[in-house]
Amino acid sequence: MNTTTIRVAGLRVRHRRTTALDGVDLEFPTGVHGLLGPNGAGKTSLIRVLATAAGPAEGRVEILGHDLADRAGRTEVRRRLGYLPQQFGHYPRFTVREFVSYMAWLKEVPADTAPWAVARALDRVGLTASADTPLKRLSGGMVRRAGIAQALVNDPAVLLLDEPTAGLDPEQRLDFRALLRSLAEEKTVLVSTHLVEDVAGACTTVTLLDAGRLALRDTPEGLARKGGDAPEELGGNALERGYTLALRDHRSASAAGGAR
Ligand SMILES: Nc1ncnc2c1ncn2[C@@H]1O[C@H](COP(=O)(O)OP(=O)(O)OP(=O)(O)O)[C@@H](O)[C@H]1O
Repeated sequence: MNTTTIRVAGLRVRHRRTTALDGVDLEFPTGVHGLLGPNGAGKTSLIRVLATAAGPAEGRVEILGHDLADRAGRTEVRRRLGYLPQQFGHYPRFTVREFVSYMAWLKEVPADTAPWAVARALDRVGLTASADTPLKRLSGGMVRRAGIAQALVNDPAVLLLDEPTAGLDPEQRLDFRALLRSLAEEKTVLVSTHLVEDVAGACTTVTLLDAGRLALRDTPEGLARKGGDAPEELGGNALERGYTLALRDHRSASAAGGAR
């Protein structure tokens, strides 16, 4: 059943004097949800709050029925969460297996099932053959895959991935999209990306943020249809045109609202 697992109401996030999110309301059920938006739109700020890595200035966030304002709720959510930050600290001398095993231990994966959970996570990202290679000898794309493996190791109900395809080559990106599709039935996955192709290839919904506000919620097909109606001069494919048009519509609606 497609139940809502993430609920965000009136979310405001500030970094000193910058307002990164300005009153955002969102709900996500199980499925893979793409988070798009230009630089500084607030994607990372949203993901960090959902990951319990940062607190909001205002608003309410509920994940898997737990209110994140509540300390016990945050602890419970952390156990059932997988998070790939945009920049993640890894341990260059650790092998891939040691790194993912260490993350499994931090996430309190039971010791008797941990080796199996680590092997499964490595298999899902195609790193089994490199399990005993130190992280410092991996390419950037492989390190990112190790990051995705650590996010998956506790078989999380909610998976938050901040730019997971950055640094992946085209073949790895296709594999990654197939992995996302395979997770869509059982998990709630939120993926921030700059690549509209990621959204088309793997996501059930698209959420577009712009300057801290929600600009659009749609399906990838809906966004492509919007782009299909856009003038060809905009360039790009239908999805890219849909993205550009949605941003323009949102900005002119905001400007008209502000002028009133
Ligand atoms: N640590 C910080 N200190 C000050 N301002 C910040 C900080 N982190 C983010 N911001 C500001 O908050 C706003 C939202 O940033 P955020 O990183 O959430 O956007 P984003 O959509 O993830 O951007 P990008 O696509 O570039 O990663 C931006 O104006 C950014 O400059």
